Amino acid sequence: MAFSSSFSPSPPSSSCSVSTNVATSAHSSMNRNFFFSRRRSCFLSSSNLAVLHPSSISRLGCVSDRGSKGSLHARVFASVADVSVDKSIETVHLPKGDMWSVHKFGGTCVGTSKRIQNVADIIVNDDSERKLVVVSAMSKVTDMMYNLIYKAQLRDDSYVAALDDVLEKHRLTAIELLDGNDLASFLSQLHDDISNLKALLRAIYIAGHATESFSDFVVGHGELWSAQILSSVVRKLGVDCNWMDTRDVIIVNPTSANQVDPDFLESERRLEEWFSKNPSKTIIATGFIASTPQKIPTTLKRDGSDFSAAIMGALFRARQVTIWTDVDGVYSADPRKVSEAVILSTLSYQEAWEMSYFGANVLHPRTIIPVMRYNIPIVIRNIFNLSAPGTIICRPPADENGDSQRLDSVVKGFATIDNLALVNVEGTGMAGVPGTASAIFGAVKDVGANVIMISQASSEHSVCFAVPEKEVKAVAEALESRFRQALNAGRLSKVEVIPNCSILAAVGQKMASTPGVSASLFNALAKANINIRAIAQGCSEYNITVVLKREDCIRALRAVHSRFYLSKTTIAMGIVGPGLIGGTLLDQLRDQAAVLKEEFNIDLRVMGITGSKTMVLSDLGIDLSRWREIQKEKGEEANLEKFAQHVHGNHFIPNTVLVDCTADEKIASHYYDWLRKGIHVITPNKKANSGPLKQYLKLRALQRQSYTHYFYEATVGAGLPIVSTLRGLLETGDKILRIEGIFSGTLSYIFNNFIGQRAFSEVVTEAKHAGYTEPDPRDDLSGTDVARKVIILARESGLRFELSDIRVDSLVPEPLKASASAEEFLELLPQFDQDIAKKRQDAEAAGEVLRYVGVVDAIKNKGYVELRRYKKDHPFAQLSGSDNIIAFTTTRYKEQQPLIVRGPGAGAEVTAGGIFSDILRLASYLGAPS
Ligand SMILES: NC(=O)C1=CN([C@@H]2O[C@H](COP(=O)(O)OP(=O)(O)OC[C@H]3O[C@@H](n4cnc5c(N)ncnc54)[C@H](OP(=O)(O)O)[C@@H]3O)[C@@H](O)[C@H]2O)C=CC1
Ligand SMILES: N[C@@H](CC=O)C(=O)O
Ligand code: NA
Repeated sequence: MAFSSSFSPSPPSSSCSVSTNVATSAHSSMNRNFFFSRRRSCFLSSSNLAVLHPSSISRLGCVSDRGSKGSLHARVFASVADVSVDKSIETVHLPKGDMWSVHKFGGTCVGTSKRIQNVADIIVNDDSERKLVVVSAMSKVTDMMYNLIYKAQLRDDSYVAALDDVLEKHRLTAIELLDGNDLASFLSQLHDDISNLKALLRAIYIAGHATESFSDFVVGHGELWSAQILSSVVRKLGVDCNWMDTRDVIIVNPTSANQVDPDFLESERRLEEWFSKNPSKTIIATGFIASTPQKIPTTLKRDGSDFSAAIMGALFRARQVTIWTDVDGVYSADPRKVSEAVILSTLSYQEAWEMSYFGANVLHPRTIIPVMRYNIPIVIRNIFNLSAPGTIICRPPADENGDSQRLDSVVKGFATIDNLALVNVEGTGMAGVPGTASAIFGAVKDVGANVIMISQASSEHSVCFAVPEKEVKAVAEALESRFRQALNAGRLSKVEVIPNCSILAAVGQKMASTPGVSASLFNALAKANINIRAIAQGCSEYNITVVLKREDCIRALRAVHSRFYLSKTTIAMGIVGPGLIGGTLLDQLRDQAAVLKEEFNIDLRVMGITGSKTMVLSDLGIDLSRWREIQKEKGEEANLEKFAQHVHGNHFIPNTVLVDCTADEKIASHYYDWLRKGIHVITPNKKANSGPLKQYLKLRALQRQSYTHYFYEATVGAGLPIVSTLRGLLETGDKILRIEGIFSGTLSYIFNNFIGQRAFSEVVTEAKHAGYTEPDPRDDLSGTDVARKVIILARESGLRFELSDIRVDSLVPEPLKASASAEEFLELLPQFDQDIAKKRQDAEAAGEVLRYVGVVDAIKNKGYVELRRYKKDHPFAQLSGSDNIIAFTTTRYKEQQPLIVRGPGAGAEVTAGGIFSDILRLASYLGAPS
């Protein structure tokens, strides 16, 4: 028959006896008779489907279409008719419990034939003993179906073409996935359904109106088709399965608030009956659709398929309900607003509830209720990322005392609601007057406004509450009118409206019973300079709500989220000078960042890199695997102030460090300001610590007063622990007598390799290429670099030297002191090779070597740098490569047995390593685990 629909069974054969087991097609082999009744059948037989009974017309809001096929009326009456249940059917025991797993696949999961195949694979690979799979309509189909009704109601003929699109979409999908009898019977069913729908839409077109039942009937086809296709695909994979039209099973009662309440008892009875006829181990069930007790087709409204899955889970007492979607799980905050948002591994039912109220992408609260009753966990998983474990919503496991343990962190998630206004009703006449709150909220109710949050201080002088902005005008007017007398008499001082507000809520089941949580929350808001207009916390302890100015809302969300989710050793870094050393540091950070985060909870994020000409800034952290390309492609004009502000201006990362890898005095002159702003500073640049004494002392004094850190280990001996060794000696009460050593990696390398026939200038060039020299190698050869190191150690030891106090033997030939550039200097240097060669030969002739040393003489209160001759067996003569050697003579480490530190004292890797270890020192000062 033409109207043999997957929804409506074959038409009655003009008899009143159609009641059970009317198998209408290969697809709808289950009991389709729910929609037939004696009464309806009689109607049908008497009218021969041509005319609707007037009472039914008015009930369904549909008029007859004389030109349409009778099948329309059959379906309409099928839905309103009562059911006669066939009591003769032998009941098969319905197995319940752990053996069942329930899955729900939303529209995007079954959006294409490839995805349907993918879903079928997931079903087949689930090794649960029994599976019930709830499936939505293919993506966009529900909208397409609603659109059909919309167009038909508007008497827009294009509904016919739109229906053809629906047909085509499902026809093509079926052709791609099915073959043989399965394909043939699905297509035959599909064509029948479409022709029935055409007739029904025609009626709507004529009436210019569709009742809710008609709409629900039409849109429900999307689920019917996807369930049939999916069940055929699963069967094709060798798994025996049946599909279920859930209108035969899920019975719901409409509620006043455009929602429905499942009738679990009746639904369970229906399920048993259905199962006795279809004792399947794998069931593919339609999502979204259900029936009223009167067997009128209806839907489960918003997020209906999730609800279907939860109801089925509860009916089967399933082991688990898995909701498959296109996100990895429930986020701790809206990831579009908070880039740091993380997927929550667990949520309690109550937390999920709270989060969903605030619009988080969680389940609708009503979806949670059926499964919560039986403690059935709900798992939210991403069908496009099977490796993501998803979020489990369940009852928190109990500890040995039977108390609920907390799941993950105390605060789970943060959410916001925008477009609110606060209403503040204030006055001394409110205190101690019973009924004031009732009068206020009675007035609010009268204008139909929804109160989102209420707060009243115990002084009772004011009540404040939040309502949607669009409702506030009516609320204020109603209150003013209701309290006119009290306002005139001065018992109420005002009804104040504070527009442009947002709510920020923190959700976590154990939040309020854990001391200090709200303090942390408010502290984070205070630090971000955010004013709180109102606060509410219920005794349920699941949620703290604050009302803020709307423009502060995202900042507030980020601030509180980072307070609870970022480790306190999250550090925003700015790298100044990505040259040889800075660049190597960035590469080391790239290679090590994940390990640090994983093992030590140290989260280092490079928020900016600047050279002298260009800089790159990032809000999230620069991808260090591509920092060079990013710098080339996205570099903007360098601006140090903007740079520092950007790196430090992110209020949500608790710490900032600027790492100066230049040799620039100008950059060093900013340290004071940076430290003052709470920015930690780390550097291998010697300019600040060897610059004017006064500035140095000022800088160190500031550092000592603040809890802001300034580390500069790499300024002396690169990565060697020279500064830290000296500090260790001093801080433990040792007294420095003398520090003597080879402090220049460059000059060490030069004199270690200036042997045989080699020319001095050639070895200098080699040292430069090896990355040992200063950006300008004249700084090394002139002894200035060593003098700076001597100064740094002398000042660290408490001596007050200026650079000019250090006597220095320069190796730069007098005529080259004025050379215009480092390049020119290196070009001309060979002309002077003979002079230095002569010095070396003289030393050699005496069995000695040349070494360039620096000395801090704390006893004589002087420092100097000179080229000296050492016997070949002296420790200073035993070095190789760029080795530094530094001997500390102290009151504990006496004359003949100084404390010696030795090793490579220059080069990109060791220097960057020294800076990196300063960064980790900072992290450990900030509380990183050791
Ligand atoms: N080489 C070594 O073994 C050791 C070096 N050091 C110290 O490390 C520091 C860096 O040396 P190295 O990497 O070799 O030098 P490079 O010349 O290779 O790099 C210097 C970097 O600083 C940048 N720079 C210079 N001036 C400015 C400015 N005003 N603003 C922003 N960026 C600027 C340069 O950028 P741009 O190119 O855009 O101008 C360049 O990226 C020096 O202070 C050095 O003393 C310390 C211990 C050992
Ligand atoms: N140029 C310096 C580098 C380290 O400070 C050196 O050679 O030691
Ligand atoms: Na060092």
